[in-house]
Amino acid sequence: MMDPKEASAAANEPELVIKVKDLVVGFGDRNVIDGFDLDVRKGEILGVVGPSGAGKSVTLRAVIGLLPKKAGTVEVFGVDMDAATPKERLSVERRWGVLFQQGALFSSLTVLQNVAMPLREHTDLGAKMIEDVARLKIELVGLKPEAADRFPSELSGGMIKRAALARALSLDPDIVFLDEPTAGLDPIGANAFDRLIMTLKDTLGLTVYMVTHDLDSLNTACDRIAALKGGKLLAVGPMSEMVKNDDPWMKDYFRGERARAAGIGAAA
Ligand SMILES: Nc1ncnc2c1ncn2[C@@H]1O[C@H](COP(=O)(O)OP(=O)(O)OP(=O)(O)O)[C@@H](O)[C@H]1O
Repeated sequence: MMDPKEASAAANEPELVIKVKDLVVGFGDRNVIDGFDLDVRKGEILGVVGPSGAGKSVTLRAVIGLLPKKAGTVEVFGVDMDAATPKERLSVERRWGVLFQQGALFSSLTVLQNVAMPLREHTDLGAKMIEDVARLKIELVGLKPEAADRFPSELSGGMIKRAALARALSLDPDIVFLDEPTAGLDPIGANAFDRLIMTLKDTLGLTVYMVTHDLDSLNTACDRIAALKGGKLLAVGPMSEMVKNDDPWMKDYFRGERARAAGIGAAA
């Protein structure tokens, strides 16, 4: 039996949904990610930041298996994704949704058809049920019902992000990966998107892995922040720790003029 002290320590440990260990990712001789560990806790919004070219998107793509690793392991829901059988891997992959940087909707399909696509590919649901579920997801992300029949070219940037999020949510994922979801949105649209993510986290219990440059998103939406630089993890923790970090890039980013404008210095 577990020692009562150990049991209570285990009860206080956050549950991890993703465990990245000793990750190395590179192209040719060049390693973009040069060995780091990163945990993602169940039900948190983790913001991943770092200078341009630091490898934030590369890390995200390696975690979801779109880029090969040179070394290291990625465990999702306790499954080592490299050691897993194709069937095990697929069952884990079905538990996450991804929103890529450009939204990546199919331009020749309506919003409804875009959102329905993963349901058509991965479930045995009938056409009527697929349409009903897709319409529900469209409503869930705050789009009007009429948006379902529009094509991506007829939507604003904010609506495209929402439609792409509806598609990422179509299979009721436990985790969503977001690559710069508020890039290109005006501050009001970006703030509304952050609020939506926070509401979805609270109501659906989602875990969110979000690459972002947006200081407002980091400040208002993220429970913890992971900062990457030079292929390494510089720091991970809440905003209150980020603002104390003395690395020059961190100081500039979290204590500079833009951070102050976002009210970050004041919160620390
Ligand atoms: N397929 C690829 N082949 C070669 N190099 C690549 C490839 N994908 C990314 N890189 C390189 O890896 C580095 C990290 O890129 P990545 O897109 O992850 O940066 P990032 O931190 O997301 O930057 P940004 O904030 O500008 O989006 C860059 O130097 C990029 O040129």
